[in-house]
Amino acid sequence: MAKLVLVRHGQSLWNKKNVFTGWVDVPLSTVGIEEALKAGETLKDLEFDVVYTSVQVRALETAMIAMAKNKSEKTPVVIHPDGKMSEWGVIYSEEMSKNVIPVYRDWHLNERYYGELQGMNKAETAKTYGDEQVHIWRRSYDVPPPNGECLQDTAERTIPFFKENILKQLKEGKNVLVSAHGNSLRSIVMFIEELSKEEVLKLEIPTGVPLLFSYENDKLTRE
Ligand SMILES: O=C(O)[C@@H](CO)OP(=O)(O)O
Repeated sequence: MAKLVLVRHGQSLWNKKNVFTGWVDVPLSTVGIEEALKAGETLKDLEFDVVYTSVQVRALETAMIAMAKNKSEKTPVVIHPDGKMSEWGVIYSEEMSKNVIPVYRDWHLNERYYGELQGMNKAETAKTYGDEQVHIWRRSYDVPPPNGECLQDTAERTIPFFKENILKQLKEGKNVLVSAHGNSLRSIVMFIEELSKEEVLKLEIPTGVPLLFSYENDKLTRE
């Protein structure tokens, strides 16, 4: 039975400062590094065949730190997102390929784009616009923050990517690790668990805590 693990990156420097982040490329804090190590410890006995991350460094750091704890003898190798490695002359021998776990970075898994809220403190934004409005911007399905993406917009890029790439790997019996973001993962969990617009309002994905799913008979079940 193939396994899917979804993990939100560990705490970033802007999670720590309580600042809207979205597409700003902020690295992990020291707490985030600890969380990634802990996630790796939890997952150490699960042998992954392939890893997917966003192009944002906090997700890539989390995946690589967690994989460093894995008992597999294989080495995770980042594959350039433009898919032209071989054109550049990077071609692995069959022997090397057997010892490599490809790490694919793709912008479709990026955090929800937070528009004009990016860089603003969340508590101060709530003081200005009110708790209710800020909660709607942060958690609703179809109300975007000013000039940003709502969760529905995010799902329009994450779900086709998930189906064409991640589900495809699971169908082939591969174990997949996905390291991404609070809201890009909310859109994926919403799809997997068929949550309603109301249910997704309450869905929170904590930093650095792996969510494990089994794939069997075309169905993903959370363990
Ligand atoms: O700032 C962000 O990009 C996200 C994730 O940290 O925040 P929120 O949890 O408010 O959607």
